[in-house]
Amino acid sequence: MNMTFYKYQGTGNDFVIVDNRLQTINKNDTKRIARLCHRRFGIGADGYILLENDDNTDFKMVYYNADGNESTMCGNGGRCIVAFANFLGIIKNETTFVAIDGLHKAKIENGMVYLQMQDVSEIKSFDNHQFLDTGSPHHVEMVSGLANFEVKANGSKIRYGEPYNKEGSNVNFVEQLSDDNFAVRTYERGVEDETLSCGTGVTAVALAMHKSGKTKSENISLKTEGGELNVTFKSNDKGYKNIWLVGPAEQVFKGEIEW
Ligand SMILES: N[C@@H](CCC[C@H](N)C(=O)O)C(=O)O
Repeated sequence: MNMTFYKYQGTGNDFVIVDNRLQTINKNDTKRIARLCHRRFGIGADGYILLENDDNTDFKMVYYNADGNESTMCGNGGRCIVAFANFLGIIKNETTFVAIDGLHKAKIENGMVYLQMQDVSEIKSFDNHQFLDTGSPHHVEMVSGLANFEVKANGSKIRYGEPYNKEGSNVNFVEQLSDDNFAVRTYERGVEDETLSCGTGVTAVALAMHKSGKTKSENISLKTEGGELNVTFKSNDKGYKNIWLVGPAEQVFKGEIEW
């Protein structure tokens, strides 16, 4: 059977997206999905996403990492699937959809995709890092000389080490550029490499930087290797609410592959 796929990218975090509203896709072939995401033997992508029907919302997002395993929330993938749903005519400029971490509102305005993330009530602070879950688990660590930092080597050490071990964590290295602007480079679990951008990662960085007092702003710009993202939120003594991840999402090409 031939499968039609679409390639999307959001600030360089790239995804193969497939319309599975008719439930024609075999979802349990981990090796096949990993091969499809492979940059030499397949199409090449950081993740694979299925768009499916949902009874209560506009659609359902099912997300797999490049290693072929279904995983937790993907912020950039979430923005890309909103652009895809708009392209398919399933939604206009506003939507509510469901993903593994629950309901998400989203809108498209002036070519930017706004994705509402889950509220965050707990940020754990340690001597040299913070840890929080923004739909996916994130270790956040400030470093100096981010441009020349060995993200893959240092990220994988942290991802596989204590206390994360096999389940792992995504790892974000951060440098402050101004009061409300931070540069971020992320090692992604499930890709097991640095990606050009991570949506749940920059969301985690924005909240962690606010929590540690590095910024008082509730509208933060994040510079990733693949482009600029913005995170806005409201904070109070119970945590962070009304969190929005904002940035571009683009269809790159369409293709067919034997599946
Ligand atoms: N690229 C993503 C994060 C995808 C999930 C992550 N690799 C994990 O397994 O935790 C994003 O944009 O948020």
